[in-house]
Amino acid sequence: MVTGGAGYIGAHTVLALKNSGYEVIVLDNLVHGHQDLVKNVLQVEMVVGDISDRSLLDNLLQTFNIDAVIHFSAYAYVGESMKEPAKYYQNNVAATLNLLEAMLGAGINKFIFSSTCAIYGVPDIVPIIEGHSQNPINPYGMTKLVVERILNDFDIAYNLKSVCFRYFNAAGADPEGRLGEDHNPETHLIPLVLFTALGIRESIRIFGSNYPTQDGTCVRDYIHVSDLADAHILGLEYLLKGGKSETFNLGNGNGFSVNEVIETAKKVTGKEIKVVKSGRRPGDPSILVGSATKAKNILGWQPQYSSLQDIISHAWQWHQKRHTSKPQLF
Ligand SMILES: NC(=O)c1ccc[n+]([C@@H]2O[C@H](COP(=O)([O-])OP(=O)(O)OC[C@H]3O[C@@H](n4cnc5c(N)ncnc54)[C@H](O)[C@@H]3O)[C@@H](O)[C@H]2O)c1
Ligand SMILES: O=c1ccn([C@@H]2O[C@H](COP(=O)(O)OP(=O)(O)O[C@H]3O[C@H](CO)[C@@H](O)[C@H](O)[C@H]3O)[C@@H](O)[C@H]2O)c(=O)[nH]1
Repeated sequence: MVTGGAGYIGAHTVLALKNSGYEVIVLDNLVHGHQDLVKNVLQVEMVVGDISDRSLLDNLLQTFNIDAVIHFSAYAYVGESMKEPAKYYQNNVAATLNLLEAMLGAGINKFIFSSTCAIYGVPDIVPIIEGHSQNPINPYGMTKLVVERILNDFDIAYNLKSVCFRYFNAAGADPEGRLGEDHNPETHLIPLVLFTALGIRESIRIFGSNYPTQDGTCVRDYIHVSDLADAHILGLEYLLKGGKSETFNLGNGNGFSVNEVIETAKKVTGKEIKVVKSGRRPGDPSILVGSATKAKNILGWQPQYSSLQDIISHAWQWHQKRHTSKPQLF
């Protein structure tokens, strides 16, 4: 079962699961997901519902013979979490706890969790390794850290085996153009830069130009969404083979500043992209770059699309095809 399978990373993972021969059921409340993609592109079973609904979960977990749960559903906007932390603790922690208790009740003990590099806070050293201290500077990151701690305790007490994937910045789109990033509202840098190139947005704002980085703008490690999807197949196989609970970073180990992203997007699209300098966005660490050596060594994960140019090209291909009307923007 894939929660949040109608969302961005979830849908790419469902595609990879299908391509690997797994039978999938998606559970998504469609607060941010896209039913049309699940029906028409992914063509897998889908239940529209909320993970906080215990009777729905009990029913689902009894009806279907579920081996493992891959849990994408959450709220995931760093900026919003600073303004509405209650919403984040409710959906990302309380509802996840509900899901875990339903799994235990149904005797399912394999769980893959979408964690984030936001749990590290401002890193002391980059690339960040999994053992780095964890001091999130936004409520979103804290909600994910709390779930990681719950999973640790549930393994000890209830033998629940989990793989926590700490993604760095998911970006790009299915290289064959079947799926892509379609958040509403869209707040992420790469799609907003591409909306500007498409002319459906006038300019891109740079949030902060005085960070302690090479050009003063924030540095992030952008990881292709299809590479993330592949890691989930490996994580699932690892758990199905009896692997112990583990935590893995998923990133490319290369940092790109906001300015560098915009310059690369100009090259990929061949368009001028108007930039407006703006203040810092609260909750943003200056730099997040991760080492994924552990995932490579233990799971055999090997990202296929690690160049920023490829990541932005695939996103560009998707957005050109997809956006005919103006999306809602923050
Ligand atoms: N996008 C990134 O760069 C990134 C990086 C690190 C971690 N993550 C994590 O990866 C996961 C997926 O991120 P995404 O970018 O695909 O987000 P997304 O918003 O596209 O997908 C989340 C999906 O979950 C569904 N959902 C939310 N709350 C639900 C609930 N209570 N019950 C059922 N369905 C619910 C939404 O409708 C949506 O389809 C999230 O957990 C996020 O925190 C994302
Ligand atoms: O209009 C914009 C949008 C973003 N940024 C900057 O671009 C960088 C990347 O921002 P964004 O694309 O919004 O991603 P993050 O805030 O880093 O968050 C994403 O990446 C995190 C991991 O770093 C995940 O945990 C989150 O779920 C996911 O939304 C940040 O420095 C932002 O300040 C801008 O300068 N202008």
